Amino acid sequence: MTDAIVATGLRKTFGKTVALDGVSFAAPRGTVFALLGPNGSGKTTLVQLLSTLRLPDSGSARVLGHDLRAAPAEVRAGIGVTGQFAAVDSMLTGEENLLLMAKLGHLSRTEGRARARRLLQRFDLADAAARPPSAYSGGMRRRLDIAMTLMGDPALIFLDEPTTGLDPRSRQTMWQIVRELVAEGVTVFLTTQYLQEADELAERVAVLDHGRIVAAGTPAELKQRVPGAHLTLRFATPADLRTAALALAGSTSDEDALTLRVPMTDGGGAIKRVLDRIPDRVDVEDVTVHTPDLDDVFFAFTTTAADLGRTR
Ligand SMILES: Nc1ncnc2c1ncn2[C@@H]1O[C@H](COP(=O)(O)OP(=O)(O)OP(=O)(O)O)[C@@H](O)[C@H]1O
Repeated sequence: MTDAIVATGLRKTFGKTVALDGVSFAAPRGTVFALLGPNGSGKTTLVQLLSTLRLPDSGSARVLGHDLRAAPAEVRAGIGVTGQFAAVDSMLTGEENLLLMAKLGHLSRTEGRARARRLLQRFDLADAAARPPSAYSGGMRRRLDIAMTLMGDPALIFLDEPTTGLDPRSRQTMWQIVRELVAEGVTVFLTTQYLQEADELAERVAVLDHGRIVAAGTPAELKQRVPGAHLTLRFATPADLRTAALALAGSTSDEDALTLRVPMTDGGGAIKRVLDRIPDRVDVEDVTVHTPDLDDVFFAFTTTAADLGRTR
């Protein structure tokens, strides 16, 4: 599989502020690549560089096979940038906004109208086509924003926080849209504050902190790198708890709750191995499994979050 984006050592400063400090990564075509990071970590700056809105101080990137510096027009022709409805003109109706994009993209009138109609249908906006976006709900505005981006038929879309502020149903709809785009072969570069969103959608995730990528991989790989996977066993009596604690070195007892926390260091079969070490006469009343999620990854790798002294 070829890569839609290959970034090598991207660096960008604003005066004394180092916004990006040597960022390198690859985003495979036809996948969702999620960029996570605390506020101010450099996400917006990275999207601005990759979409040719700003030039890096040093480093380079190829986007859809074109070098950012040598061929910015070719990069721009293949990408779409969404986000925070920057492109939506509230004086125009939803349909007029789409037709404006067709005009900007030099589509013929017929082609523009046909594509607008298809996108309005697809994103459930046909009934609202004659209304201005100011009369739309948050979810409808996001859908219009994506529809406007798709008027240009991009191979790569930058989706900036597509579900911030949306209710759970609208969020699900947006996730479905992203999945459909990817099924059609579009590459999605997603920035999000919602770690669950990255987990649901992304094949690969990069965590940015203070302008550097501090962790990258599939969601499963990242979760494996974070300690915290454990079993909690609950017992009927203090005697059972103590017997089990003696059998399971490294475990931590809670005498009040009658529970034992047992760290898990490996995957397949780990639960059974733990239970097998407990003598038969001991009655285990309940077992719960805690596996790290991307929240754990985020807090383990980003120092800004660590500064907040979060405990988990
Ligand atoms: N035009 C600018 N002039 C000066 N400093 C800037 C400029 N743009 C960004 N910065 C600084 O660069 C750093 C990275 O900012 P950036 O907006 O890329 O972060 P971000 O991860 O997108 O943050 P957020 O999640 O809050 O949007 C911050 O310290 C920011 O203050």
